Amino acid sequence: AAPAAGAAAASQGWAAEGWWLLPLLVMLVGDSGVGKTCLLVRFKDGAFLAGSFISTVGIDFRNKVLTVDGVKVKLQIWDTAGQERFRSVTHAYYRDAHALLLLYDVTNKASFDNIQAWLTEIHEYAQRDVVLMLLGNKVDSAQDRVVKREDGEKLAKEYGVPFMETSAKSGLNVELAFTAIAKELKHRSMKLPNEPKFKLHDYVKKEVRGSGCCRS
Ligand SMILES: Nc1nc2c(ncn2[C@@H]2O[C@H](COP(=O)(O)OP(=O)(O)OP(=O)(O)O)[C@@H](O)[C@H]2O)c(=O)[nH]1
Repeated sequence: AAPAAGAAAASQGWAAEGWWLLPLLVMLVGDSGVGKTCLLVRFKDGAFLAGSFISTVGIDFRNKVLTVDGVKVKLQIWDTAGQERFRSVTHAYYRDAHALLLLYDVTNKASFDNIQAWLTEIHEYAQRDVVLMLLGNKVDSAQDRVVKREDGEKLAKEYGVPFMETSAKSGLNVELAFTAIAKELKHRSMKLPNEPKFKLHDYVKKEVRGSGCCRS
């Protein structure tokens, strides 16, 4: 079972060197092909997985250490399979996730239309206080965009979820999305005296607008 990122974990989690020992579990979810694996690879290795699309089977994970407010935080990021046939596998992992990044593809209307179904599933299987963020990925493909930014914003607002547009290809806002999650989890887990409250909804406003760069 995953360690809790609560007060009890906090007391065990800190080491003298400013390390957060317990990994914070972040899960990537969304339809097949929206770019979950590419987002993770971009964040972990700073590269884009070009070439043919290999769908994730079941679930995979990578670790990455981030420095958040002077503290080293270990994120364990689970990359789930978007395909329907693996849904029962991913359901089993929701319960342990501290944060969820829910992705759609701005060039694929169906992936956006399915977000409500994903939110229903999250509501059913994830922890009540899970940190959730909605990401519209592939903004580098400006010519193929079919989901407007305002539509993403509107949906996110409706559900009270922070929102950002990203590109795993150009790297736009990828680091920012994971840093936002890491900061929120770190602040929730360990409240230092006199530390101002972290506001995730405000932090995501640092988002860079646009397509990022490259032609697809
Ligand atoms: N243009 C563009 N293409 C992307 C981006 N992210 C992913 N892709 C492409 O989209 C396809 C699917 O990417 P994946 O990361 O494998 O998708 P996934 O969500 O992990 O898919 P499943 O494993 O089936 O759930 C691949 O061909 C990627 O090259 C992006 O930001 N921009």
